[in-house]
Amino acid sequence: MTAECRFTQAVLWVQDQSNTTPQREFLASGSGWPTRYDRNGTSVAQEGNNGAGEGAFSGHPGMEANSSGKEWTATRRLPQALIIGVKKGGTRALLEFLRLHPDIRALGSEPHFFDRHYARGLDWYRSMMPKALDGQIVMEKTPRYFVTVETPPRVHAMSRDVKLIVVVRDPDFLGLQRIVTDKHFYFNKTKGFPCLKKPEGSSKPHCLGKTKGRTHASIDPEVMQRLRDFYKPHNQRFYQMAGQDFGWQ
Ligand SMILES: Nc1ncnc2c1ncn2[C@@H]1O[C@H](COP(=O)(O)OS(=O)(=O)O)[C@@H](OP(=O)(O)O)[C@H]1O
Repeated sequence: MTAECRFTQAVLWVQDQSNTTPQREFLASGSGWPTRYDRNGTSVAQEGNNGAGEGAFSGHPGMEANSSGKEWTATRRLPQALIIGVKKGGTRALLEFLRLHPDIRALGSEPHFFDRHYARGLDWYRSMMPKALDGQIVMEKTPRYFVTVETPPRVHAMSRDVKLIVVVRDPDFLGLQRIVTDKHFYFNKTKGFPCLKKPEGSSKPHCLGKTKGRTHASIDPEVMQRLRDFYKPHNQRFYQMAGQDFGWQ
């Protein structure tokens, strides 16, 4: 597999949050996140259908109170992390499984803001995001940002601190407290992939949709070899950029 990286700031990332102090049971991390946005200055979001999977975080509604009775208000903020990457790289699986973590608030659909809807402006983009409490990480995934030349300067103009999670293959994990483990999954033999036992906001098992985990056509070994030869130099370039040899064959 190959990837041409057009992001000058692309990182196969992630921030170490190991020394952050848990703020409460489900806000185990996050204070180490750089924020360029004035969280107090963000508009308190209006209710509405933004495709963000509202209610998916049903255990954590808009208003929360801590043990001293102080309230936290959930607001809509611009994302602090974007999942981008190669097509069919497993970006949906990464997002769906990450959002099991209570410190993650993720938009369910792909907003395609930086590549298709940029003219709508940042307020529109923010209104698409799910509400989040201070300390929660807001993220969205639009793999196509990875291959559209106009995206990097636009992301940079929004925030120089936004984290890019580039899925090329076997994505590594965020520096989150370990909450999501194999006990959250079961292997669905028919699908041939792990599925969630209990997705966010539901008690029913859930596999990713039918466009994920499709039956693949068998490919002539000669064609496979030609593809490998073709991608080899591109992979080498990518290893150099990423500073890591992934050893893809
Ligand atoms: N748990 C689970 N369930 C289903 N599918 C899984 C899972 N984990 C990884 N995958 C792989 O994810 C591939 C789809 O990748 P993306 O979500 O990035 O696709 S897309 O580019 O956004 O359309 C999808 O590609 P296909 O097998 O070609 O359908 C899968 O190989």
